[in-house]
Amino acid sequence: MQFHGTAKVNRLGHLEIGGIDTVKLAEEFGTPLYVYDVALIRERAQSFRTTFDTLGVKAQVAYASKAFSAVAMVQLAEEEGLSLDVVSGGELHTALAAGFPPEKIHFHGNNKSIEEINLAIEKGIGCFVVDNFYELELLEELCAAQGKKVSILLRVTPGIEAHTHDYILTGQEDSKFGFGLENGQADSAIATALKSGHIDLLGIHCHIGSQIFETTGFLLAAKKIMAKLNDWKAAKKFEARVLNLGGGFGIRYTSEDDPIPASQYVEEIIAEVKNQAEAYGLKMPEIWIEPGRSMVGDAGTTLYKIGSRKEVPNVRQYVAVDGGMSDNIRPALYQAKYEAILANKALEQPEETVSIAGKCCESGDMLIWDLPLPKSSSNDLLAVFCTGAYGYSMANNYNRIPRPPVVFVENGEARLVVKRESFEDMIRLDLPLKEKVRN
Ligand SMILES: Cc1ncc(COP(=O)(O)O)c(C=O)c1O
Ligand SMILES: N[C@@H](CCCC[NH3+])C(=O)O
Repeated sequence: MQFHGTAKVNRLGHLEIGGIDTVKLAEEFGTPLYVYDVALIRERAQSFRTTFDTLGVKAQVAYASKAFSAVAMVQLAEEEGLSLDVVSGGELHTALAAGFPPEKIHFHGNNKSIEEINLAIEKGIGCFVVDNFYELELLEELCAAQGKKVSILLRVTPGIEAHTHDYILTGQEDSKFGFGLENGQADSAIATALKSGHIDLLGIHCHIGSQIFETTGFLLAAKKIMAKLNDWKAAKKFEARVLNLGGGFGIRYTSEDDPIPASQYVEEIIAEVKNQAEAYGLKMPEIWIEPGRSMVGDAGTTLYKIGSRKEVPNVRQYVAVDGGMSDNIRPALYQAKYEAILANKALEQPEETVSIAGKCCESGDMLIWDLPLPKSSSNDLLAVFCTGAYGYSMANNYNRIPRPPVVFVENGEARLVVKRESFEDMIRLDLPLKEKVRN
């Protein structure tokens, strides 16, 4: 198996990440445990940024914090010179609490509330990615009430079906997101935005979907939008300063995945936009992107302790771990595939094929089907790779299972950045049926 980032096997035959033995991490912080390889996140951020810099293209690389939002992660994104994409009041609050510069925050969402919009206006965020006519009107109204002006991008759906799971497709015409590019909605949104007194229309946004391995969809989206920008320049005297082509760059979860490097997505996108701009005689817009998964996905590993085992004779061996769909819902939601090893027996050869079950009361709570492993027993440590994106961020308390903590490892040091939830946390918001009667 090909390891990611700094992951390797040490002389004890244990999996090591960021220069730390994962067996030690499990002893110190308990299991399940999300472990992030910080050096790999830095490497990913730098490869996106340096490609733009090398090609001399004005750009913003915004980390899509929905992939993994936590104060320390937002601070790491700032250290790496990234902008930040948030999609809810909670993600915005996390960013602000982390001290992230508001002017580098981009606010997404197809149903932003009045409270969320007001908070973002008040804090002076960099730009709203406006999703629909309701939001466009509301934003103008709320800006007027606060006497403020905001910058926006209009999110369009270019009518592209990228090759990925149906649930993570977003660029097709029949989508809950954005203004249709081909059906006249984007044209009227532009007209409305240009008339608004409190809105500065910077440009256009589009995001075609997630876990995409080819550049074709991005290039087609760029081409379609540039053609529209040409029409809008002629018809509305609107010239976009920014073209945001979203995130969605695919990563290698298993050996079946064969992603292209981040630099290649960026180079091909830049070349396409440049060609189109030259062909139409348009100014080259700034290019913004917003990778989430490709920034943190393969930097995350989840450590679990193995517990029970059940054999279905002549069918399958179920091996259960101390987490499951509560800390990684992706296999249940998208039939997502993962690879794993025994972290404490990393040099041992596979001897049996087992299926890794979670501990939730749900038959669909299976993390990995048919995984070749060395002979395992209770208390062995299972390391599931590539859980850094949409693992912790989609974690939940089904069955009142507390969410695991998050540890950052780098250069031989481990830092706890999110604490483990406790049973007390599980009832923190509960109120009794009846107030206790006092004597
Ligand atoms: C608007 C938008 N931008 C960025 C992203 C990040 O996508 P990914 O994590 O695939 O890079 C998403 C999620 O798919 C998104 O909806
Ligand atoms: N949460 C999804 C991706 C959705 C991305 C957000 N638009 C995943 O785990 O793959």
